[in-house]
Amino acid sequence: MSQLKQMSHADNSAPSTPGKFKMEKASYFNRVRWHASPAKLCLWSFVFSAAILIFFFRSPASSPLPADPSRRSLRSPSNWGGPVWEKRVRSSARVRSRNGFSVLVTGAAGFVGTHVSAALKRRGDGVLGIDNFNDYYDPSLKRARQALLERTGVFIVEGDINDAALLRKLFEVVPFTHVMHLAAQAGVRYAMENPGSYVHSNIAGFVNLLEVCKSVNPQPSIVWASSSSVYGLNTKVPFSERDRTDQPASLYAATKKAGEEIAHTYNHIYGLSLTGLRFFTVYGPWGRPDMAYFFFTRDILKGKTIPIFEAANHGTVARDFTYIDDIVRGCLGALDTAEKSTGSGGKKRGPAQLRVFNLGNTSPVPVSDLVGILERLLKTKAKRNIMKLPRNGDVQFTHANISYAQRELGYKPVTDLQAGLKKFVRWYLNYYSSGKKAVE
Ligand SMILES: O=C(O)[C@H]1O[C@H](OP(=O)(O)OP(=O)(O)OC[C@H]2O[C@@H](n3ccc(=O)[nH]c3=O)[C@H](O)[C@@H]2O)[C@H](O)[C@@H](O)[C@H]1O
Repeated sequence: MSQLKQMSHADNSAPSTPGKFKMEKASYFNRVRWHASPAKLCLWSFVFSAAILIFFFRSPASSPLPADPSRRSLRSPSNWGGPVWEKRVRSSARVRSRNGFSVLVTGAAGFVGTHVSAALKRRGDGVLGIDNFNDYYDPSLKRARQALLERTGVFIVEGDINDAALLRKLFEVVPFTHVMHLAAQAGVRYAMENPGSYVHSNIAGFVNLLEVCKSVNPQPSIVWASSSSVYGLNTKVPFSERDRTDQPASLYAATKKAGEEIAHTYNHIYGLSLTGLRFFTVYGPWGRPDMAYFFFTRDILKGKTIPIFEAANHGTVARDFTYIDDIVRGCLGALDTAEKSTGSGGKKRGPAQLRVFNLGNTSPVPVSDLVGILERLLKTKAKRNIMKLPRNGDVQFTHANISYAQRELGYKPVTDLQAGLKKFVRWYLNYYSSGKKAVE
């Protein structure tokens, strides 16, 4: 601004006759004017435009950034590349068992992503993670999960699944046999606050990933996280994969349903092998702080009142809570039974596998019973505020029929809510009482 003022002042003092300069008044502006000769001006404009273009093309794809800056950032750092980085990528993805896979795990610093990555690594598969470490919930928990994985030899690349150049680079460095796609914007209620983040991650990000997967050679097989929420307002229980999924109750559910349709398209056109897993309210150690069992635990310990939803006429709200280790076994089963994609170089060569499975526990538990279990485990009475189920995306109940997953994946959940919450509470107390250093 001050420079502009200086310039207009200097302009007034410039000679009226073009080409003549009062050299004795050679001011800052005169020097600028000399630099601004047509040729120089052209050069500088070119350099300036090039810099702007480079900035935009190096950044992750444009995203519907929320207007409110206090909301989480959808942008992610893109400080990747270079020989040292490539060496880390290669070493993390190196297969160490006979017939092992090399798996790209998206959302590897997330709850399910961390557990799946660790399990794959343990059995000798090569694993490379990618995560944008967004601040939807406390990123320090994601960093702690990252540290945990690093100790097992899993490297997490910091980047966004919307960054096509990064994904292409990863496939250039490692010809992944499988992609375990778990990166997503989760949570049903947050969708009313920040709808753009669901479109960004669950739709745009998924399409971007599939675009890259369909063009690489060989194409990987893809297993990805859908959700029990696709059953929406259905009343027939238990939910079966054959049931309708056209009445979602939240934008989250709608984006997961959209993902299933998008999967169909990429399977149909490009021969990508795709398996969707409908997770039912997954819980356990290293879980997500935005989920009820997690923040109920925190608030019961703090003596804060917890809101417990009930349906109309004091109707029970219940979930088919599923323990993380059971989910991990389901994910591995899906990877192990995934057939190869049939396309190459963006062209389909034959029909490819397309599947969707429920991964639930088959025994729904009312939310009030969940609170009862937590009270016993924490030896603390909860301050309950029973309130009407808000119309914010929640459904009244979920209940999985898992016979298809049982048959095809050998999926068999073995952990009941009492046993699973016991493990969660032990982890929670350990993690939050020891300066977040605990590892279990
Ligand atoms: O299966 C899924 O696909 C989804 O599971 C999870 O959603 P939900 O099953 O809704 O879990 P969660 O929020 O923990 O609420 C649990 C129960 O507590 C009730 N609930 C919730 C909040 C509250 O304040 N009070 C309350 O009673 C609430 O009404 C509900 O009955 C994942 O978050 C989601 O990302 C997705 O993966």
